Amino acid sequence: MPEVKFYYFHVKVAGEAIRMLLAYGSQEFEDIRLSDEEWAALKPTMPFGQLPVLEIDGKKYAQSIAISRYLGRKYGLAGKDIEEDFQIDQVMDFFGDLRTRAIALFHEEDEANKAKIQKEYEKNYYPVTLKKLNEIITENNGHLALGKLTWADFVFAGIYDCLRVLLKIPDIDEQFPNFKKLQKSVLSIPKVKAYCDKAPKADW
Ligand SMILES: N[C@@H](CCC(=O)N[C@@H](CS)C(=O)NCC(=O)O)C(=O)O
Repeated sequence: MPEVKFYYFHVKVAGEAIRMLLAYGSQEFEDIRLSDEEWAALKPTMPFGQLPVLEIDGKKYAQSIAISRYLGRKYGLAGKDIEEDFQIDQVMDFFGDLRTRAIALFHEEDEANKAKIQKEYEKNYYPVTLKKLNEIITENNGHLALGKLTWADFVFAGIYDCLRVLLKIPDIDEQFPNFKKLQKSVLSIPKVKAYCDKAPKADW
């Protein structure tokens, strides 16, 4: 079995999907959760100066979605051909836009601008996007694509707790019931559950 190390912080955000995919693939890994000081020292050694990074037998793999797609292919959670892969990728890109915008807004330092964008997203962007995502999950038998479990579901399940905080929609689980259901279905896969039960607890 290859020697696998996974570098991230003590949060779920963009890293939890990768941890869960490794668990699903029965791949043992060193779950390295860096402090800010440790990260400052390691940052220049990482491919894009960012985390998460997966290291397999000394080779580094960066970018959370690219890593998730790679592990998905390895563990039978991808499409059977490029047409099916496209079905997964297009939903991931749609979801990725939401993730990127919500995280960018979280990091916005100008409070007035932050409030303005939040209001705009709440009025126009979030309702349309979340409704669409919820519909996609209905159309796909409780999943994001292909009507079955794929690596995209792991990405969603891994970041959903963070998204819930970032979007600031207190009743998101009631408004869009498919989200929590999808997360639960991934977290209850036996190997994933076994990992979650013993992993250090992070809120989001
Ligand atoms: N597109 C990248 C984004 C990576 C990213 O923004 N990483 C953040 C943490 S979630 C990071 O490394 N922050 C520390 C830094 O930039 O020094 C991915 O999905 O992996």
